[in-house]
Amino acid sequence: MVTRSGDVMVLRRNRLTIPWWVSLLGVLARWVGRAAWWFLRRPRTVAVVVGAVWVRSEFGWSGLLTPVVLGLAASAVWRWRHPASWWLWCGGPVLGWWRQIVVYRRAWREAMTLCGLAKTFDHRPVVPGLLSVRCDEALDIVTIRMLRGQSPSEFQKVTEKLAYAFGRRHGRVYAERLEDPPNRSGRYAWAWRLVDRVRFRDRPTVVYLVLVRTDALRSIVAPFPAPEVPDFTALPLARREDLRIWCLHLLATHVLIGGATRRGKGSVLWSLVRALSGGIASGLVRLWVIDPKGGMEFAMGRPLFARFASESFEAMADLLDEAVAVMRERQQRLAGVVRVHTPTSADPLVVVVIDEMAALTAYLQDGDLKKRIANSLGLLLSQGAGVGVLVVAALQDPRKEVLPFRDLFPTRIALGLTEDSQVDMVLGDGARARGARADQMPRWAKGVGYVILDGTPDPLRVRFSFITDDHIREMAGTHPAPVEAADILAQVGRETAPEPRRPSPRPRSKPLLPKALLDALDPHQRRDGETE
Ligand SMILES: Nc1ncnc2c1ncn2[C@@H]1O[C@H](COP(=O)(O)OP(=O)(O)OP(=O)(O)O)[C@@H](O)[C@H]1O
Repeated sequence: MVTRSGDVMVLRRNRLTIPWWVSLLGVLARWVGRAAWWFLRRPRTVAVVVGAVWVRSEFGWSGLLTPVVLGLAASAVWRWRHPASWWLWCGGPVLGWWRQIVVYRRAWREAMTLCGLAKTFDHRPVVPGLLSVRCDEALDIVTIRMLRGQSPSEFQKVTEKLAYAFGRRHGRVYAERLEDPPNRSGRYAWAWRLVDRVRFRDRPTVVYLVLVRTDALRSIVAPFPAPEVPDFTALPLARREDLRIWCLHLLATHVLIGGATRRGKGSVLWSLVRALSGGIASGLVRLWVIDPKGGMEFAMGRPLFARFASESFEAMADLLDEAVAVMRERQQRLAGVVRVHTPTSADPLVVVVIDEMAALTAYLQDGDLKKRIANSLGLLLSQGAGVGVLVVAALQDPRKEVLPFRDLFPTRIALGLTEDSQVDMVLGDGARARGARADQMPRWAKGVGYVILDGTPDPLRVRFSFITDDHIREMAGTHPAPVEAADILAQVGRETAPEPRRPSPRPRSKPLLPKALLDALDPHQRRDGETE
């Protein structure tokens, strides 16, 4: 209050004096309340401690230790015989409970505050809630309750900081549960379905922070067994961070693989060829391969391919034109009959595999040829998927100037890239922000890349199987394409165009190499193996 003379006069009410014993009672009640809340929030810990104390008092130390030792032995046998169920029902929950207490709860408030996820409300700091931690063999899955006013994208923006805050290198934030509800069958399926309905309910108030505890992708991935009849909706190509197998859904899609040089694009393409090899031999799949690097990548597997072009760009353009012809013929035949083509040996899946696509779309000098190739590629990419004429292409530089049809590839894979902007170019807008750090791959990470899981926008880190030259030779020997595989064009009344012969090199006046070696290197002999 201001007096007439302008002085400020502060008026205070009489202070209420509380007796000391009331204050003491208040403090005690507060501590008891806090302790009760602590116990209520940790029912399992409390149950274990109370149970252990009771057993010890009733039966002594031997009474306590015997069941512990027996339990450990049973658990070891369980893990040895059936690791998957052991991790699901025993190891995962116990380790999750332990890590929740000793790793996450201890650092939670500090980590949330320093990562910028804590807020102030009503003059009090509030932090997102740590609900639970579940572990599997390789990952920690932390369920977090968001504060009101927060959205999953706020957590996704600081994913990297969160991972490092808890001492891990890799992490990702998912807005929804990673797994789908299992398919239940049997007598009590109805009861399980009821449980699943609760467990897998939509929870828009929580986010899932997945941290890689043991990086399973550090070791090289051995090739997966190739089924004799490939399932085109689930071709096993790579190992996931959670040690499961990542399978490519190849039906009715085109696949783009972006990766800087020497990052393992070859291993993605060869893993795909291996997964398809059963179908190649039975005639269910025909691989038409374009290798603009003169056959350096694919020539070794030549018997696997129905068609192969590696030396002349005219032949590559012809191959693409002929793929368009197959597509057109199928469109006419299948229009009004089916909407998506189903591969059969009479009407196989045609997969056009292109290594280093930029050689066809950007670096080619011949303008007319470039235009022809661009037309065929545009047609195949926009109309071929539904009729079973697919394109799988690899390239180093994903810029629009290099690959104008980038957006026509529904399935994308990003291996190590050189610039952060390239990650979104390959995987789609926002992929890097959601955790696809393909530009930060360490040098050892050959064949490691990010893929987008079906049905979710979230990226997943995987390592493709490493197919050695010996594997390729073995595949070529055991699963060659049938002899008639190259004649698919006979169905559309066209002949396979022969590759135009390139002029022979000028004869040297004096050979620099021994004749036997020159004969072995003679390009005509090598070209005989090509079907152009
Ligand atoms: N999945 C993998 N696991 C382990 N090592 C791999 C894997 N893939 C590739 N490598 C290693 O990385 C090297 C480069 O692989 P690759 O030739 O497939 O890369 P690329 O991206 O196709 O290269 P380029 O751009 O030259 O075609 C290979 O020599 C191989 O040793």
